[in-house]
Amino acid sequence: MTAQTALIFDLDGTLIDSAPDLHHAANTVLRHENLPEISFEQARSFIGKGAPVLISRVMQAVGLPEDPAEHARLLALFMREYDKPPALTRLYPGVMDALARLRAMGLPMGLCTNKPASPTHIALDHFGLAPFLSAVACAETLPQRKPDPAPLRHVLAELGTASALYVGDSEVDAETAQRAGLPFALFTEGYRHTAVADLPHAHVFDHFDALPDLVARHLRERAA
Ligand SMILES: O=C(O)COP(=O)(O)O
Ligand SMILES: [Mg+2]
Repeated sequence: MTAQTALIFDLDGTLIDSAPDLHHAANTVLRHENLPEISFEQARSFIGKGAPVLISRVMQAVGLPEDPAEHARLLALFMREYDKPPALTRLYPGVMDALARLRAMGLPMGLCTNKPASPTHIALDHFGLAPFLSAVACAETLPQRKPDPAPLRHVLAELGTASALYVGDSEVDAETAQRAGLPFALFTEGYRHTAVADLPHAHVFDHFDALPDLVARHLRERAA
């Protein structure tokens, strides 16, 4: 293990704005089932705890009873739609430049997401993010998911550094970092429900152009 600090990123709502594809996939399933569609705002608010939770929330939104067999069936239909090149998803502005600058600063980088492994790797390859991330934890990597701190600790161990700054967009990410004992940088343009002031964070930013300087400041503060 090195005394170095790493950077670990969340994916949906942090590096990529994937809500349009998740909304589209959910509504494709609902249309196929002759059920009412959900709004974009609903879909966006259902993101953060992974696909099974998103499907539970969709079922609740369209008035379906909680039924495990029905949930499993709709989740499988959803995953079929989700497991495709992300046509409507975009990188947040400045992400690629920020990652290149952070790599040039010598920072090890990883990813800790509740997104299922297959669409995660499709998106990482599609956007050219994979070469920057030397350790990745997805929904199925461990039995636990965020906000359990285990996946974040797993990525930290794989990166082999003593500490890391976790960069994420949501309540789930803030809680995960807190429970893992890691500092948290909040990206404000993702899918959080809570006001910035009410989410515990060490740093906050609204554009990736600001991230390299923020990280440099964080490293200086830690070294002081
Ligand atoms: O897809 C989700 O529900 C959450 O994904 P994230 O952990 O990358 O935000
Ligand atoms: Mg997120």
